[in-house]
Amino acid sequence: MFELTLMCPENRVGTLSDTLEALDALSVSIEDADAQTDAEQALFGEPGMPPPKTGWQRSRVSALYASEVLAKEALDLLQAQDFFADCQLLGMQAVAEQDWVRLTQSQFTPVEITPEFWIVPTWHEPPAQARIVIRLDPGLAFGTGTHPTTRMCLRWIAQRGHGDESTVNHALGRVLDYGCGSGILAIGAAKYGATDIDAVDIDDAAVESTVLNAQANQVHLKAGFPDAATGVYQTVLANILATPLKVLAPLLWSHVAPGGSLVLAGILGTQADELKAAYAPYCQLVISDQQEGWILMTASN
Ligand SMILES: C[S@@+](CC[C@H](N)C(=O)[O-])C[C@H]1O[C@@H](n2cnc3c(N)ncnc32)[C@H](O)[C@@H]1O
Repeated sequence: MFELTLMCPENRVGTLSDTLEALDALSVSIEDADAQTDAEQALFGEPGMPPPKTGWQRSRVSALYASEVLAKEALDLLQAQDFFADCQLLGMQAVAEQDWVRLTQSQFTPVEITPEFWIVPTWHEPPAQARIVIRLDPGLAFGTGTHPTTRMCLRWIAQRGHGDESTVNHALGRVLDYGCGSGILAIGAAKYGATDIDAVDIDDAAVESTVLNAQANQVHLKAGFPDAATGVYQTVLANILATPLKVLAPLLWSHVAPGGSLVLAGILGTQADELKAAYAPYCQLVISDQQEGWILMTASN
């Protein structure tokens, strides 16, 4: 295969990528040309907030073609377009054949939550010391266990749920996973003995993933949209982001049973005070864990 690599300004990236697709590129990928430099600008806002900008100031656009002849033909036609005056060819190079499936799989290896609790992709054998295992492959919904926010929630579940069969269920009680993504936290709670679990999300792909992942792990839970959360729960887990967590404060707290726990993640260390303030009318949030700049905040009812 042959790859064309091009540079273009923000106002040309849509036209350039559409034209490459129209010129039969097998794939077109777009990256921030200023990534990891002083000129890099963050693009992604939090859910419900407008993005700070709609595109990178400069994009590096790569297009794959089946052969050198096809790549050159596409380049000739591209260079004849008026808009291309603002763009630049960075290079054209052969791409070595790879086993892409194997390469992708190699990026996801078993994740240790505690020495006995592991998240393991289906193409790996669980490590010998793993006693509790969630089998999970990367999919459409967030939550593979690689992100620190997910890992801290799972570690909390493991600590709280740790015990023999007669005590684990009592420890976690009825569980609500609010913003379930792949369902990883709900499945983790089930693995640690919880039997009455609601997993909810605004994204239908997340609800679908949660159902499939729960089946694959042979655990029972109910997955649905947020209005499926009803009544109170001994454990309420929400790994979302600071802004929605602040908006959701009265709702999430209304679901925490007397004597129950609220566990919040998706919060940067620098956002601790604003979260404490947002939840102050209901409870006293404390920082119970931290990893790589992210914190876990919890409160008891
Ligand atoms: C960071 S992911 C967490 C996924 C998983 N629980 C984990 O810990 O890895 C956040 C999830 O929250 C969902 N979400 C965002 N805002 C939400 C809201 N207001 N109500 C319910 N779910 C929401 C997103 O769709 C996404 O699946």
